[in-house]
Amino acid sequence: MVKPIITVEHLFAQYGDTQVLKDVNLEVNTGEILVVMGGSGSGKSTLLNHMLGLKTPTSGTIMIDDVNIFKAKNKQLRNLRKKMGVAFQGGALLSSLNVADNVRLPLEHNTSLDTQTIDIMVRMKLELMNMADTGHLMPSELSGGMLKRAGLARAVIMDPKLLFFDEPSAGLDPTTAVELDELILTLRDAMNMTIVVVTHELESVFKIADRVVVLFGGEVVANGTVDDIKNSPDERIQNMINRQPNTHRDDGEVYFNRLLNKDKN
Ligand SMILES: Nc1ncnc2c1ncn2[C@@H]1O[C@H](COP(=O)(O)OP(=O)(O)OP(=O)(O)O)[C@@H](O)[C@H]1O
Repeated sequence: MVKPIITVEHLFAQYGDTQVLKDVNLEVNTGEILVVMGGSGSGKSTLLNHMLGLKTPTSGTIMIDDVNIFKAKNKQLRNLRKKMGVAFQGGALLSSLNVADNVRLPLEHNTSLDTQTIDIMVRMKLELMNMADTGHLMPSELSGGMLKRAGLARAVIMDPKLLFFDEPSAGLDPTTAVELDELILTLRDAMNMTIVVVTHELESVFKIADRVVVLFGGEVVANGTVDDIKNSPDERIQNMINRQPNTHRDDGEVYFNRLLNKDKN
């Protein structure tokens, strides 16, 4: 039996009077890539923010590495955070620092390693992200894909056992999105990380997920492998799966057929 590294139990969250998470229960097993997927407004970011300890729920618990994060003392939380990396949607780099100085920040704040050792570690992580020789660039000089990879380099600079990644492929062209998905798989396989990815990009879900949790209206409506999700009898999930990838192609086909007068509708 693989031990869960994260256990979410009976999590309820609300903004004002609006209930946003409704009795969410899930586990993240050590060494797996768990993808939390769902449409816009389904509660993905709210769940992520609770797992990161950035929000307090109405009720419920989240255990990470045997620590109840809503009851933990500051020191316990600080120690836990050292084992966790977070890659935010837009990279979240500090605009006044170059790439290398952004990536080295966690090491400077949390360790007493000397500058040369930190330099080497930063170089290694940038190489892993296919970003060797970009350390001197400013965030404003980076493409969307590079920003995400630099953010990822910073998220894993402390070799965390647990990585959270918010919308890795959002806003990226398909080739860059695939490269990022491959990097996520490398981090699981080469660095034995447990990874929680929040996304609504189906292609990415199907490529990287060991397990998928589907949120709908703040509730978990499915929890299983990619095949379980693809074969789910739940109409809401089938709508989610079938609608998204085909929308543009169908629109294009319809439009093209109309131009050619093949489709009179
Ligand atoms: N700070 C807030 N105050 C009030 N309501 C909020 C707040 N943040 C989110 N919500 C609402 O909570 C619900 C869930 O939002 P959340 O951002 O968690 O969904 P999501 O699945 O991450 O959506 P998206 O994919 O669009 O980011 C939505 O109805 C949203 O409007």
